[in-house]
Amino acid sequence: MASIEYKNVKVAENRELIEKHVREILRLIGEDVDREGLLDTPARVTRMYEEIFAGYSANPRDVLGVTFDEQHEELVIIKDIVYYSQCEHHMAPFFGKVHVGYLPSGKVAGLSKFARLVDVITRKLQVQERITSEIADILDEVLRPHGVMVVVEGEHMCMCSRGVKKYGSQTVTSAVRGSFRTDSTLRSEFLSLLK
Ligand SMILES: Nc1nc2c(ncn2[C@@H]2O[C@H](COP(=O)(O)OP(=O)(O)OP(=O)(O)O)[C@@H](O)[C@H]2O)c(=O)[nH]1
Ligand SMILES: [Zn+2]
Repeated sequence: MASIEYKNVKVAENRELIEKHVREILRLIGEDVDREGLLDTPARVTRMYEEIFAGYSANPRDVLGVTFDEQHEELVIIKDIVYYSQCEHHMAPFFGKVHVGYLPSGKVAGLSKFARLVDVITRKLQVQERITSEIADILDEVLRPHGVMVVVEGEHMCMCSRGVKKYGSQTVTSAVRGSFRTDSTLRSEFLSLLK
């Protein structure tokens, strides 16, 4: 597989500054930054950023670098790919599942590559709609399938712990490309296989 950086390299470069600013935010919200429980928190938060913002250091197209020629021209579905992302409005987590269906036209990708693609696209500040369309567009561009459909389910913490405080509401987004746009039977087949 093409080498993919699964850590955010900018965070590693700016580690000391980020730690300093996290410590400052803790102080500004009224914390005692010198109490024992918080001493390592700035470093922990920085390490967490390396991981949850790893998507900035990878090119999602590289993830699909290895593809195979395969004459299967019928529906392929990879469903229940779990993701964790951060909303760009509040920097609060949102998470859920991605489901991908595509009709290959001679080129298929290894199954794990779909999960890798989801990781690279979701490990950054995002909105759910963009995650959905980016996955559809990249698959469309790299695999040149007859069609692709992506459904994303998400639960947004910025709607649970704050603001409207509606715990448990789910957002569902979809994107269709190629034959999925025009063929309602294909869309129905995909959606029924997700159940
Ligand atoms: N469309 C979309 N909206 C999102 C997503 N994540 C968070 N949001 C919304 O982004 C909006 C930001 O709205 P603002 O009015 O600028 O911010 P706010 O005052 O904090 O909004 P409230 O959450 O309503 O309190 C909120 O309605 C969030 O629910 C997402 O992935 N997609
Ligand atoms: Zn939000």
